[in-house]
Amino acid sequence: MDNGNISLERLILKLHDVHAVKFGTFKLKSGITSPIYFDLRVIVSYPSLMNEVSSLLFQRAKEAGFKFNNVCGVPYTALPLATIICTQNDLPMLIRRKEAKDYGTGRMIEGTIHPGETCLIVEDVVTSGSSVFETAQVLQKEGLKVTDAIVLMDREQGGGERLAKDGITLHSVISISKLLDVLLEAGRIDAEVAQSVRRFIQENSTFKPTKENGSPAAKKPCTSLRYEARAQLPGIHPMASRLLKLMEEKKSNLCVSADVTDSGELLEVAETLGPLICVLKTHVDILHNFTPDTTRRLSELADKHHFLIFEDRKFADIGNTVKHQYEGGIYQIASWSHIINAHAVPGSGVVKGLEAVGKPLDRGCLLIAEMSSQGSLATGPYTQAVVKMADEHSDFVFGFICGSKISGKPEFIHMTPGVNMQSEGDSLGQQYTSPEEVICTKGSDVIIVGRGILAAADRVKAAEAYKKAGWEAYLKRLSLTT
Ligand SMILES: O=c1ccn([C@@H]2O[C@H](COP(=O)(O)O)[C@@H](O)[C@H]2O)c(=O)[nH]1
Repeated sequence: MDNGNISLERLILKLHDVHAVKFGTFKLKSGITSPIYFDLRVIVSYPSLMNEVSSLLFQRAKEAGFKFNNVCGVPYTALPLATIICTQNDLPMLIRRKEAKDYGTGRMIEGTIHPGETCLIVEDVVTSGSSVFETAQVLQKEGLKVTDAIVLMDREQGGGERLAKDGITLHSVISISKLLDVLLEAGRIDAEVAQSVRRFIQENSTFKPTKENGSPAAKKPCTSLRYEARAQLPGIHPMASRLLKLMEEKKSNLCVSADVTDSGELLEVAETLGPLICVLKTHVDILHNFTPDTTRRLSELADKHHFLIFEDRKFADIGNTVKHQYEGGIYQIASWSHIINAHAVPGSGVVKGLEAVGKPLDRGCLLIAEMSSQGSLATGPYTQAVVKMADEHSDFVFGFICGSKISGKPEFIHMTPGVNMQSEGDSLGQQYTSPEEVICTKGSDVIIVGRGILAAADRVKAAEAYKKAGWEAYLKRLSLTT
């Protein structure tokens, strides 16, 4: 099998083989000590690797779907990559000089420039985004438009945000998270090394949102708008509006994941925790004694305690099949579940099929853009493609299952599973973070908590603690961004 993911994994392992990625203690140009170092310059010694990297960069540009007339590599490492992309795809190339010639034309760009045309920038590694930005400035001075840059490796240290502020969208082939997941899974690094790199990346962002740099935070993105203000936004999906109003009214951004296997216990969870939550998430197919009466009574409790029901069915088939799965069968999910979710992997047909059933019933759908489990393949370009799909189907899709805020649109709701205040994960790959991290740091809207509450001796007390932690994190987020 040679789909995008497999070749990406192979590429990561090859980059590790040739020591383009190193782990240890490295002093960076900035003086900071880093536990990871990228030296992509070595790949010039491996022609097949150069070809592979170049085709993945070009494939990423095609997937992103924007149009460009020229390609310019950031000197020096990306120059040969840009050359391969241009020769293999018959595209005109531009070369940025590092220093102007002090004779002849004195130009900073070599190649034929047609002012008004768009130039794609290619880079090997992005940390702060400054090299891409400098190249963009030189190209723009010559009258070229620069709207997008492609990078092989995004260190996720703020380069994307910094470039976005200057109107340049950064598309990466490999994110550092993906790289760590692959190397960990292949046994090339251990969990401790992966964790120390993750911590380093988190603690060493090069982009600090301030009013002066005109960052999105200074302009009040969705994370700084109150839930109730977002509920009033023109054109917002009715389900998103209903949920946001409910959250503000109950002062709760807590969704309980009622992963119990007995219908009686499910109804008891809904009765006792209903007043504390905004959403009750179900896996109805794990109930050993399901009858239509279970969901009838669950709907009554949802009305009584003002919460929404979310059947976590994770639809993932062709449109025609998911239509039947949603509407019919034993569970008749569409008749009682306000919210459902779907994987984007089958393409937009899955949303169209679900919409045909759910829209007339005023239901809404969340797309699964990321997953909390270790080694999840839903990262980077896949996640970005999911956001695009949501944008294109916002009549029915009103948000995401994700680990952090992935869309800047305040109309979309971000819901995050893998939340637990006591544990770091389970033996089957679940990975946990805290309510504070999810809501305040990562900018998500709703915490989804299962065993953190269900396994507690006193479920009501535990749910109260999660409700309080989630709401305080939201208030803290508001105070940081206003
Ligand atoms: O990425 C995902 C998507 C869904 N889930 C679901 O959320 C709950 C989490 O339960 P915990 O007991 O809090 O681990 C569970 O129903 C999963 O199916 C997820 O964990 N991660």
